[in-house]
Amino acid sequence: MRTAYCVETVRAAERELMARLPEGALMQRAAAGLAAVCADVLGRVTGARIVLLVGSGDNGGDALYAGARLARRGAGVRAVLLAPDRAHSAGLAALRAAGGRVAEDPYGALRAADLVLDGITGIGGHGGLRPDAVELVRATLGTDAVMVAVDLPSGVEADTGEVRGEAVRADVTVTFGTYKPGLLIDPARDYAGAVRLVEIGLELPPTADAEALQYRDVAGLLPVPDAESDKYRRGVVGVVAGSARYPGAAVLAVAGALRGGAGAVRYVGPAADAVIARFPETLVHQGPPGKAGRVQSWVVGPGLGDSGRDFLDEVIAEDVPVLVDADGLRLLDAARVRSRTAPTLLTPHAGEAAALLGVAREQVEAARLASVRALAEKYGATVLLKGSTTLVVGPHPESPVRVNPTGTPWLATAGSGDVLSGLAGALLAAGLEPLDAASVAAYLHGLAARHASRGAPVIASEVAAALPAAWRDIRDVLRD
Ligand SMILES: NC(=O)C1=CN([C@@H]2O[C@H](COP(=O)(O)OP(=O)(O)OC[C@H]3O[C@@H](n4cnc5c(N)ncnc54)[C@H](O)[C@@H]3O)[C@@H](O)[C@H]2O)[C@@H](O)CC1
Ligand SMILES: Nc1ncnc2c1ncn2[C@@H]1O[C@H](COP(=O)(O)OP(=O)(O)O)[C@@H](O)[C@H]1O
Ligand SMILES: [K+]
Repeated sequence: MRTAYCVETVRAAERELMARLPEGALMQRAAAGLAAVCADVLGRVTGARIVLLVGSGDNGGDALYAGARLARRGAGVRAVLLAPDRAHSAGLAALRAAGGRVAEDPYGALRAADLVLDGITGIGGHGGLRPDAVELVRATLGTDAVMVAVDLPSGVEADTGEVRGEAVRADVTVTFGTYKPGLLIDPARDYAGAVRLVEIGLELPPTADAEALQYRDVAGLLPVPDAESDKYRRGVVGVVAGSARYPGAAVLAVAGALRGGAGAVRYVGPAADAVIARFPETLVHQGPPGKAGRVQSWVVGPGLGDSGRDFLDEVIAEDVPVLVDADGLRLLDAARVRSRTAPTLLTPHAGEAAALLGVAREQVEAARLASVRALAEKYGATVLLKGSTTLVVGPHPESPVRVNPTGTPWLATAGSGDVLSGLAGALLAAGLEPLDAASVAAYLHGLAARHASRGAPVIASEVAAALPAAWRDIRDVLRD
């Protein structure tokens, strides 16, 4: 599991560690790691032209000490001090002693730089870059310099991934001790470039603030049948989806559920002919969902249109996990969801989330973490917010947010969300907790899209068809 911790926790761990180490040792560890990454990026340090953008805090101190190390290895290092009287004095002295200098012509230095170290702000930064910093950062655009952010790209919010103004767009971010949530969550994640973690020995609490599943975690969660299995034990998924207008949504949700390892899929709705034509394995049912037979989870909503309210109400009343997506979300009553005893999983995209919260879509995009948490609280449910970094949170406000690392923009194609619903429904039916079902589904879905796409446009039915390949990939790590 890749974990990320908020600033408050990082600071507490730093204080505890600093109390046990000689003064300045922690910053030296950070600077050594930072200089090593810079050397790696540069290939050749001798003769390289490096500019340090130095703010008034310890983030600038890291940059100065790393600059000193690189200067000792033969780089030409120039520091641009944003607040000269408040720059880290010991760091500045170390840089000078190593042959580095304060830049006399900052813009000229930036134009000629091979590498720029962004040490303007780290975890102490709030709000976007200030005007003097904006001007300097802009001067680096259009040059060939590699931008390496120290700890975080300056201008992004460490705890939430929000970007409230201008921020540094880094090629590489070298972060210390632990990832911060903003390095995993968009829009900030997009500013960070490739993230390199430098261990500095922090001891962090067992529960993280944000976490991203990795191959091995997903492999351990995938339900795999054994000799005792039958189709009911593997999980039967009921799908209530599609309409005369959108029969395809039903087909795609069923595809996701079948490829997600359901023992059986029951379909209820007006698109039975289309579903059977594509997937003869489906058990179609003509009456209402309550009479469809045994089901271990329901997926309701994709392509349902406005006429699905009765079916939705019936499904919500069932005492099994229910996933609500798309049109189902619009028809959903928060009080009824909150009163359910079995789990509920909601899977909105930003537009749907905005409608449910009564805010503009842009507001959800800008504050994805706050939005998904607000929805989970409003509905007392697990919520998966789709998008460039899909987020999943459980109903408990203290539980870590899961961030899916596998997505690809090629997934932004009609119907791919329907596949995801069916897939997550199958994992719920197999008995996974909603947080796991949702985050494993998002992981497989993204991986399947990468398999199907390999850099070219992909359509939703191909994402469903590539799920077995993604599944096999993940299971393969258990053989290592
Ligand atoms: N505390 C420690 O032991 C360690 C800290 N480290 C570094 O220290 C950093 C945190 O240092 P600080 O707490 O000094 O905080 P920062 O260096 O992140 O920033 C604080 C300073 O920036 C100013 N500032 C805040 N927002 C700003 C904005 N939007 N534009 C311009 N200036 C702004 C503040 O007035 C303050 O002076 C970490 O991110 C990391 O880089 C590392 O050296 C590892 C060890
Ligand atoms: N820019 C992006 N990067 C990665 N994944 C994305 C991006 N945009 C959308 N997605 C993913 O594509 C899927 C689209 O689902 P959705 O919006 O419900 O579409 P539809 O309703 O057409 O099925 C979701 O899994 C979402 O996370
Ligand atoms: K920085």
